[in-house]
Amino acid sequence: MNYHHGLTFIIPEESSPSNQVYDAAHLYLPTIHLINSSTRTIRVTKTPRRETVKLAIESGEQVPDTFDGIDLNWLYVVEKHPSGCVDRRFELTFQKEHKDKIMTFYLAYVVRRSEAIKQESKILNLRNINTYDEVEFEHPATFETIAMEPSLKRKIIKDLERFVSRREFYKKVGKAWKRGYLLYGPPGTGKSSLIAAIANYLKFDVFELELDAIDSDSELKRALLSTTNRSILVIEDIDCSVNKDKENRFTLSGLLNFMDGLWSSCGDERIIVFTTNHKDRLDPVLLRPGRMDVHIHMSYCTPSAFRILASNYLGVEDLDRHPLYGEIAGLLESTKVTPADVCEDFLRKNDDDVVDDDDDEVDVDAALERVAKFLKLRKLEGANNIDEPETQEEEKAGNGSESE
Ligand SMILES: Nc1ncnc2c1ncn2[C@@H]1O[C@H](COP(=O)(O)OP(=O)(O)OP(=O)(O)O)[C@@H](O)[C@H]1O
Repeated sequence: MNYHHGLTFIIPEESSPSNQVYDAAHLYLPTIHLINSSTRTIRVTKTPRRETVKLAIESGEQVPDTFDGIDLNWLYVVEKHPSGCVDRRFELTFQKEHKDKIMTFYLAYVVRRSEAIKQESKILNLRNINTYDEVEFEHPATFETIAMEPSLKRKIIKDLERFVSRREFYKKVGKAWKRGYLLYGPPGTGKSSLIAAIANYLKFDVFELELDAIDSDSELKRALLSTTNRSILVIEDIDCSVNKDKENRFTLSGLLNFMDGLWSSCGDERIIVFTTNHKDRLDPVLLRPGRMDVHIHMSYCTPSAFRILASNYLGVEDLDRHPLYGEIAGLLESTKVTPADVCEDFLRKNDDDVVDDDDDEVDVDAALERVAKFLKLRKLEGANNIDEPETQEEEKAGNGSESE
């Protein structure tokens, strides 16, 4: 395409923070490219877990587009330098007179379209924001597969839905549109699985932040700025990262203030999830109302959580009627066994079974007998017996943070 008075926007790939227009173009262009008669090549990939194929533009491909009667031309350029560095960019060319319209409306349209495409394609990303490593997020956990008290599950889903529907409220009160969750409980109770279930439910990308690897405020700011809207920021094991102020580094409480400041002026909804195996070791300042909005206790396996796992792993829907269920439920109520322990046991075959990969048949009676035996053993070990409330419970961290 020839332009007499052409203007070209260079849209480079950037990682810290990422260039939203570049990322959006990557999702948007293949969708219009396919229906274009000038298309020569298009890259197609698919991973086993993904339902649809992923399309990508090849280097050197041109993609024409029109917007409000204006002709535009995209070019994707990948340059490899002798040093091994690779520069990637899009070049967007159009008639100069349309500059304002393209800047104000077209680029915003491309970003909006890319968000919609992402929602439809269900492709989520997992990025470590310390290293900027990014992979596709394919964790299978969903709210259906998570074993937890059904009432708590419903409360979490309701809370998420309420949060994402309140754009106007957050705008009206001038607060950052963010919600903080604290997941606490022993290892293997499903904290990571719940984060995955939330990401899959909302179709939000996941960003992991390792606080220990951050040394300065500016590094922290850069890392946080590289996160995108509609995402979950995960900070794991915060009990191990609470003493950061010794060397004049940030505190977790400072981190929360920092996020408020950073995100109150920009952006759409963000979820921040902190996890800890030891809530009692956290600075009480962090547990005050308004710091983390929802505290979720991930507990040892309860009878109702067990029913969900039995349904998922063994396909048993009427477990209450099974002769072993009463005994198993009783043992669960008096023994510390995590859902991860139960999952592992369900996956284990009888020791004397010959492993046959083609044999998907589940012997429910044998599996339940094995679990009962395993629970009895755990109970006999004594030290593991329940000495804390065994039900999962949710406590809101006060009501100060969200009152209308
Ligand atoms: N509540 C649960 N519901 C369903 N599966 C679970 C649950 N808890 C644990 N699992 C199973 O056990 C595995 C390990 O659990 P997960 O990593 O989610 O626990 P965690 O609490 O995050 O542990 P850690 O504190 O060690 O990171 C999961 O991949 C899943 O298969």
